[in-house]
Amino acid sequence: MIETTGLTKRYGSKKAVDDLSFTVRPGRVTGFLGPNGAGKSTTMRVILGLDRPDGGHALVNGRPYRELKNPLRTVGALLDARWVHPQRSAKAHLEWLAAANGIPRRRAAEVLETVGLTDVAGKRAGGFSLGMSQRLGIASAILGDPEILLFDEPVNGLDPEGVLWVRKFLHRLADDGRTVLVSSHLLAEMALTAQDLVVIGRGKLIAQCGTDEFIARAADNVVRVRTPRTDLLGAVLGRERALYSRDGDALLVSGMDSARLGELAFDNGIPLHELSPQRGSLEEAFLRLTGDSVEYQAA
Ligand SMILES: Nc1ncnc2c1ncn2[C@@H]1O[C@H](COP(=O)(O)OP(=O)(O)OP(=O)(O)O)[C@@H](O)[C@H]1O
Repeated sequence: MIETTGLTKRYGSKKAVDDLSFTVRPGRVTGFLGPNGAGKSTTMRVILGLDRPDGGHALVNGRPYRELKNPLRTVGALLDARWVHPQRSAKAHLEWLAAANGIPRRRAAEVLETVGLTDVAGKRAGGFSLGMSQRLGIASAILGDPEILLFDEPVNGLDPEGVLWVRKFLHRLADDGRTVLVSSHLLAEMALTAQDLVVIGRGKLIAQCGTDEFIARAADNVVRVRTPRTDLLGAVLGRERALYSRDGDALLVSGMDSARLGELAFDNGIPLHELSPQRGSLEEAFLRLTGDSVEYQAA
C-alpha cells in the first residue's frame, strides 16, 4: 500500500505537488496520470525518499521510505531507465545492486531471465537500445522481490510487442498481490493496463477511482439509437426536452439513459433497430477533467 497525505513539494515559489492525498491499493495496477509537468515524477521521487516534501507525508506499507529496513526488498522502482553505469554489463549492474542491498547474487540471473535479457546479460548496458534499457530498469525494480513497485513511463520507447509484454507483466505483479503504481502519458495504453487511476493536474488531485468509473464519469451520457421512425422519435425526444443530433440514419441522444429511451420508444410504439450507450475514451475523459490544469497549452 502507498499512501500520501497532504503531500506538498515546492521548487522556489512553484508548487510542483500541492496538498496531494491518495492511496494505492495492493493487488491492482494503478495508473498515475496527469498532463506534462503535473507533478507525477516529483510525487514518485518523494514517495521513494529521493526528495523531501515541504508538507504532508508519503508512506509505503505504513512507513516513510527512509525508515524502511530493507528498502529494495519493500519497494522497487523504475524512474530513469538510463540510470546504469554505461561500461557495466547488465548482469554486473544487477549483481552490484544486489550486493549493495543484501540481496542474493543469483537474483541477477533470475530477473534477467524474467525480463528476457539473458542473451545479452554480458553486454555493456551503455550500448543497449531504449527498449532493452527499459527491461533492465524493470529487472532492477524487481530484484529485491518487493511488494510495492513504482514505474515512471515504463513503456517509453518500446515497440508494440514490448508494450504488450509490460502490460502483461504489470498485471502479473498485481495478481501476485503487489502494489503497482505506473505513470504514463499514453492514455490508450493506460486504459488497457490500469484498473485504478490517480489523476493529477498542477500538483493537485483531480480524480482517484476505477478506470471505468473515470471514463464513465467524464463521458457525456450519449445513447445511439436507430429506428425507421426517426421523425416520430425526434418529436417524442423534443417533448421530453432531450438533446439529440443526427448521425447518418441514427440519432445520438444525450441527457437520457438507454433504459428511459427504450421505455419511451415502447410507450410510443416506435420500433428500435439499435439502442447502444456510447462509451467515451480515456482520452476524452482525461482531456475533459484535466483541461484546465494543463500547464502549457497549445493556442
Ligand atoms: N528540480 C526541479 N527544479 C525546479 N522545478 C522542478 C524540478 N523538478 C520539477 N520541477 C517542476 O515541477 C513541476 C512538476 O514536474 P514533474 O516532473 O514532477 O511533472 P510530471 O508530471 O512528471 O511531468 P512529465 O510528464 O512532463 O514528466 C513542473 O512544473 C516542473 O517544471
